[in-house]
Amino acid sequence: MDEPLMVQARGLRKTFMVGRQPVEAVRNVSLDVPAGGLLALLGPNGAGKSTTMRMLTTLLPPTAGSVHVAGIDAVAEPALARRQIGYVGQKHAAGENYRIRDELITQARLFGLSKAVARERADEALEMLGIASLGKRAPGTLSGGQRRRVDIAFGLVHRPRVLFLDEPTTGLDPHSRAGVWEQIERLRREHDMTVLLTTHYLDEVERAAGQIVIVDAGEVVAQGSAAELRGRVPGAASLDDVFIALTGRRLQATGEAYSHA
Ligand SMILES: Nc1ncnc2c1ncn2[C@@H]1O[C@H](COP(=O)(O)OP(=O)(O)OP(=O)(O)O)[C@@H](O)[C@H]1O
Repeated sequence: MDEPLMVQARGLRKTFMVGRQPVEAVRNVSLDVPAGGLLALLGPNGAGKSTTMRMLTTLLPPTAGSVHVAGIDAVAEPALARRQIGYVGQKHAAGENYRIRDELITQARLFGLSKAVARERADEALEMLGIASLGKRAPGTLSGGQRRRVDIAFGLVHRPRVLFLDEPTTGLDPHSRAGVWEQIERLRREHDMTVLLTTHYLDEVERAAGQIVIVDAGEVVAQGSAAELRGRVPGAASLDDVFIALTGRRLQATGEAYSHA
């Protein structure tokens, strides 16, 4: 039996006009993420990953193609689809100086929740990310890895079913990256969260045992698990080799090896 799909995109295209010149940021992207699944979008700079994410999360209307999130047509009903979506962008979610728990409560209230429920959701989000002890701190005092977990907590206060993360580990040291991944995997395992993310770190994707979609020049050039992709390129020892064989290029950053335990 087919698994129910949490995210389904078909034939996504986005053309920007720069002056009179069309820029085809995304030409043809289709992807499926089953409920509880993990999908990583990989590609060199300018491949169209962020533009794809923005279309999947209703932040940008596609030029063509369709997106369904939890069965909702996200192009026709963006407000409805957005309730199912948590989005963690590349920038930090909270200001430097306010207490994290207070900011989370404010965020939850923006979703129309009462004070009491907002407090509950703030505590739940902190707990889900393993940072309950940091609630009284200000973001400006945290390490990079702690700060990224706070960003993710902000994407969770309205209890979305699918979490989109744009480069969640970029700029972190290997230890902090492993910590953020531990929490992402915990969200999937314990809270049945569906996760879709972009990353430049191939080693992370190899370990995460999810589906990989490689995009280049706005198009999907390959998709599958890390093992499936390796199997498609004879002699490929790593995903890096696959990437080079398919696109003729190296990803900008490949990350350092680290233990995921
Ligand atoms: N608002 C815009 N107007 C014009 N061109 C744009 C716009 N946004 C993105 N582009 C172009 O579309 C292409 C894809 O950009 P996008 O940011 O989606 O790539 P990316 O894969 O996320 O890159 P990176 O890894 O560097 O973040 C690039 O050529 C970019 O310059």
